[in-house]
Amino acid sequence: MNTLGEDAKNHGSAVGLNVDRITINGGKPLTGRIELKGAKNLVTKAMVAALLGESPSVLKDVPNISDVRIVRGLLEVHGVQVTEGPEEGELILDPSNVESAHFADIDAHAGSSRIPILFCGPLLHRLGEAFIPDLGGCRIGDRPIDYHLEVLRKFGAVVEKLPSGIRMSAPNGLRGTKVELPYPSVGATEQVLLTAVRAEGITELKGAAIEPEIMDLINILQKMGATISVNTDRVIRIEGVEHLDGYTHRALFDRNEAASWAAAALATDGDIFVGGARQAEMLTFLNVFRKVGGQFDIHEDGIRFYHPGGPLTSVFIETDVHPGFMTDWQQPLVIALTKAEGVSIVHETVYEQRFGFVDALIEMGATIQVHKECLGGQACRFGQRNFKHSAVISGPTKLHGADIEVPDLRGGFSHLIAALTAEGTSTVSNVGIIARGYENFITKLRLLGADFVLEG
Ligand SMILES: CC(=O)N[C@H]1[C@@H](OP(=O)(O)OP(=O)(O)OC[C@H]2O[C@@H](n3ccc(=O)[nH]c3=O)[C@H](O)[C@@H]2O)O[C@H](CO)[C@@H](O)[C@@H]1O
Ligand SMILES: C=C(OP(=O)(O)O)C(=O)O
Repeated sequence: MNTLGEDAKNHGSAVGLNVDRITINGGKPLTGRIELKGAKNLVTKAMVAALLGESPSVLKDVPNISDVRIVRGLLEVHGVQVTEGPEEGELILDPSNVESAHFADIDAHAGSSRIPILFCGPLLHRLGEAFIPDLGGCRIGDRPIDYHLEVLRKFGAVVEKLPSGIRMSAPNGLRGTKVELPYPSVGATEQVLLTAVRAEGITELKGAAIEPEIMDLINILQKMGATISVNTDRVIRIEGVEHLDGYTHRALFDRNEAASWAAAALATDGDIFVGGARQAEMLTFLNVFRKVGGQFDIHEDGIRFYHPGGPLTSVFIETDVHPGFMTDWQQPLVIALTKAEGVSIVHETVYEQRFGFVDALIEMGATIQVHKECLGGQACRFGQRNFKHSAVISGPTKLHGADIEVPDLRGGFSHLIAALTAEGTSTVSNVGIIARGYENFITKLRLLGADFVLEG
């Protein structure tokens, strides 16, 4: 088994998914209703925020995904007691024993998620030191952490790089600072927020990311006692306080999962009601979904996404930071674009290597070329740097079944959709990776009428 396979198995088994491969008989529309829980990209950070409180926090709508398991394990290593509350998906996080815990076996949790880097600020405030194992996350680019380290240094942290991770200390405490990010990084913005709320004095962050998940993290921090203002020009101002309490919060829904099921409905000629999805956070996705030829009905308790019949239309998509077209939506939607008439272009401007997943689609009969140039829109950071980051998709093409291997989280979901739309049988391996971000996806596929068999 290669490393990717091991990684996939670990993610799957963390949430009780003990299968490696799915054999799918394609060609059946997905129809029915599924329910969302909280966003992977908020819940894991909200769990870290509990470390900042003096009293327990209660987080609702936590999905059973492996990234949550990893963060839970890491919190427990640091002495946070994590228990399930009475409601399904409710976690109670009690940080009262953090000071007396020792975290010698932290290496056991290395390498599977990107969240450990966000433990720095809270741990430095509480313990004066932190050790951060090497990070995981999807391999869709280099994903450096230079902004994070630079920000932490500005707050007064001393950073020491070790072969197995990063050791940090704050011998003189952490003080508010002025920071400007070279690019509106989601993680680095969260790093600033989670560090500044308890730093001495005022922090001003310019060039902040303003994704809905970040706004929900700000909601949580405000509930805990923080004072944070967000200006219209990507400037966030945080007044540090000495004391924060725990919070009670229902997590924002997972708009990336919602967009994935919407893409599945469109590509399979299906009709899926995504319970818990909301319009406001998906505005940009909905515009593109409609342009491609999909239809949606907004309801109080969710959004119905469906293929109304007739041909799909090719589009130009440029991924971007919020409120632009989210990069995590691109991979699942590409399958619908293989069915659209004409030439679609997807210019990926957030990650330099997010098109590895198209090799399998080409094997299945798609016509896709990936180019180094910035095609169709603005020149981006990757234009002059030899990265194949613009995809040209010509359609309509019929996909046929094949044996394919999941490369990353969204690429994996995209491969599932490809197999579901293909003529004949496909075997999709390494499916455990999908459990990083999609709760109960096998059960949901079954509910929606997919025809498949699981293999160990
Ligand atoms: C767990 C989580 O929330 N993951 C999301 C988060 O990832 P993540 O927080 O890792 O993504 P960032 O917004 O930080 O990354 C954006 C870009 O900034 C670059 N960069 C980032 C930090 C740094 O120190 N140096 C640097 O160069 C990255 O390589 C990338 O090219 O936001 C991404 C962009 O919306 C989403 O695709 C991910 O789903
Ligand atoms: C890139 C993603 O996640 P992560 O940052 O956790 O790798 C994603 O959710 O698509």
